[in-house]
Amino acid sequence: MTDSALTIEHVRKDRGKTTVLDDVSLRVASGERVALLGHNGAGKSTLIKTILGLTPLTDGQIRIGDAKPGSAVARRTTAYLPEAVSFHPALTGREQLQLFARLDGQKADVPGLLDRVGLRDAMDRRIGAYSKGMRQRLGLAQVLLGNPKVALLDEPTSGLDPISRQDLYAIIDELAANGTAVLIASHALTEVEAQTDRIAILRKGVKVADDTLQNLSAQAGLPTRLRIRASGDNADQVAEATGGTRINGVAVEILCTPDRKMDALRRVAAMGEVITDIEMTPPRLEDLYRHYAREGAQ
Ligand SMILES: Nc1ncnc2c1ncn2[C@@H]1O[C@H](COP(=O)(O)OP(=O)(O)OP(=O)(O)O)[C@@H](O)[C@H]1O
Repeated sequence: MTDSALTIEHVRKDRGKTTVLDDVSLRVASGERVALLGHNGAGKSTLIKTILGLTPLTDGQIRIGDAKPGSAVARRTTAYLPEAVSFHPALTGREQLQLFARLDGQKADVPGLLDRVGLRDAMDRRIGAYSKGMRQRLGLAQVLLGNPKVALLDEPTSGLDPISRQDLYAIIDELAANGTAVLIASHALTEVEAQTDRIAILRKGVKVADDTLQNLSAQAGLPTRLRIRASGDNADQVAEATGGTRINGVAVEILCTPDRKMDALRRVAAMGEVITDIEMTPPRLEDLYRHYAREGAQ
């Protein structure tokens, strides 16, 4: 990877006698969207805190571009959206964002930004009267304000309705398209499956996976599910010929590993008109996550 906006190298973080991050390396390129997954306590928030320079490393190093975490340059070029973002309840959305812009020394189109995150009608209302989703949108406006090189989003869609989630990912896509490196810590597997370029999984502070969904699938060798529909009362014959399992009157299911998939498809296709339909379901991120996050997997 040539253009690494965020470089994490051999990071170790001990808390007392516990190692909460163990030799973690991760790179996020400009314009890339990487999901950071892991069970509760896996170390995701700790990793984000180390990137922000909020907690010192025991070993290893992190760079935002060429800058060290916590340095003036890193702070200027890194944006962070915490899971439960909080603002001053007495300010309006517009006042809060204007305040951030002033603190950043920026001339920003505050109403334009608030419009972009869907807060046009609410920008002059007090934040104390905002819903969680509206506060989250305001947080995203704050992220956009800085035009950051690196954006760290911690559970950005938690508590949002489906439409707000889609809106939020549309804005994240826009950030990435403008060159921001985006790291999203999340438990929402179905969302990140569709919305990120790469998946990194932490287990007990150790990175156990870091690749595209497609490559992780291939490496894990998890089976693809073929569901075959048979004509008439041929399901038994199809089950016997393919070694599959009858799942109802007309369908047979076969699980095949990546190396057996094409062979199985050819055999099924050769059965001619006995087969009326084939549905193919590749392993989902949920299956991969279970595979990589489980004890003993690597
Ligand atoms: N301030 C702290 N002091 C001591 N230990 C901590 C502190 N913060 C986190 N830990 C420990 O570090 C480990 C990693 O926690 P972390 O919050 O990074 O996990 P996480 O992956 O973000 O979890 P979650 O999905 O629940 O937010 C846990 O064992 C946790 O107990």
